[in-house]
Amino acid sequence: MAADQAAQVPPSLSAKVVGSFAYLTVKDRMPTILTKVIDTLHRNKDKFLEEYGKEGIEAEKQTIALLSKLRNEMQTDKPVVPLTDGLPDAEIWNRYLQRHRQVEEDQEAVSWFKSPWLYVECYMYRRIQEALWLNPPISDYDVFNEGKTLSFLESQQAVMALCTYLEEVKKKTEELSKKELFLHFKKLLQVSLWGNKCDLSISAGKDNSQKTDAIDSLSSLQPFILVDDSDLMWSTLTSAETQGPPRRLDIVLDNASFELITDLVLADFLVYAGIVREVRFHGKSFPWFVSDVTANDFHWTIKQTMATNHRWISKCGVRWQSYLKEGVWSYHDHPFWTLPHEFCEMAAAAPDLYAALQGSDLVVFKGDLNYRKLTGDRYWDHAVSFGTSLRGFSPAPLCALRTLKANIQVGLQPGRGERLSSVEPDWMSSSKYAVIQFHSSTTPWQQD
Ligand SMILES: O=P(O)(O)OC[C@@]1(O)O[C@H](CO)[C@@H](O)[C@@H]1O
Ligand SMILES: [Mn+2]
Repeated sequence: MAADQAAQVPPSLSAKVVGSFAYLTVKDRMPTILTKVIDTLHRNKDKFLEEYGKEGIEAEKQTIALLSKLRNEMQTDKPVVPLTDGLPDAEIWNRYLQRHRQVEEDQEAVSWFKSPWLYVECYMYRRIQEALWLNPPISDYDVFNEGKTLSFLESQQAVMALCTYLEEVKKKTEELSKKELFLHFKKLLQVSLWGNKCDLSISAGKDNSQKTDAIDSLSSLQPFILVDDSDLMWSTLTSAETQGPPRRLDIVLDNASFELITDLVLADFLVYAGIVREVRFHGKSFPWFVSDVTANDFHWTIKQTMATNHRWISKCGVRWQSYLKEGVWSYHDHPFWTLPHEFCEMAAAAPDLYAALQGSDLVVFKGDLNYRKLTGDRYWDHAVSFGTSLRGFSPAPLCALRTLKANIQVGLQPGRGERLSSVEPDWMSSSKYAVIQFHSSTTPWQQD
């Protein structure tokens, strides 16, 4: 019997497996991230004093106290506790916790090292938000902003090279054949794929900016793409079968700074080549997984590109701003993206978002956390198909662009995962490998 039929829903990755990547993340990297958040608040004490007077200092002190308590709960594997900030999503989080407690039939068993890794890691970022929210006037302070901004400024050489490439292609778009357009699409798609390496969660906040010319490094990275469904993406966007051209693309964003630039460049190419008519970008409604894009990051990045004195970067930035003004591009930040749910629960937990995505011709999911949520962050056999692991999540044709940073990978040829594990035990968490993985329940040419 093929792996697919036999695939029951396997257990979730969790830190209860000592030595696993989940375990090392909860034990080491998450506390490190929390410590860096506390340090950031300490370092900005004078700023809070200047801006808010002694109220700001008191708020900074109380926030640090809450974050230190959170870190202690995590490091001593205390039970996960309900949120108390009364934010609109708090009720959803607390119902989610209640459900886990019922499943475990024991309140104590819902804890950092015993519960699903996906849940507790998302919960940590929501508790950071709670600590700030409970302490006005610093409630909307982005504790990760410094890291995201620095990462952007350090990747300017790479941004220059990429925007120059984009302008060169734009100049000759009229005379490019469909095959040549496809080759440029593949290149920019892979730049967006590898832009996902620049993630400040995997580096626990250490500099992880793009230092090299992303286009030049594509050929050396090619062998590390384990699944490449770029042709299926292209067919979905350009074939006559789907509704009349040009179409709507949705990009579920991941990290800010250079990765965001690669996503904007890919979207710009598809618009000016006349392949899509509308792009909807989906970001996070509060600071998330250190470097994920918020509305502030999205608009700051475009304003920053407009203001640079590099002619091609500013030309791109001006065009991107005009796309936003004309409604060709739009930014959305549904609360679902900062909940702990696996995406197979979206239709029930966020029917409005699921319905919105059903209007898309292609939904691109960037990064590792989105891949973990697509597949439920479970111990799937590597040969189980991507479609099986989605467990019915299929609002539209979709594609995951992910560098591997967690011990979950599906849709490989039988034996491929095992061979990689025998030579490189950390192949799923080193971000050295990547996938461009497509699924559509309606596309005739892609049977799953
Ligand atoms: O989603 P991204 O930015 O590609 O990666 C997020 C990440 O760095 O955080 C989690 C581990 O802490 C993993 O999902 C992954 O390693
Ligand atoms: Mn991220």
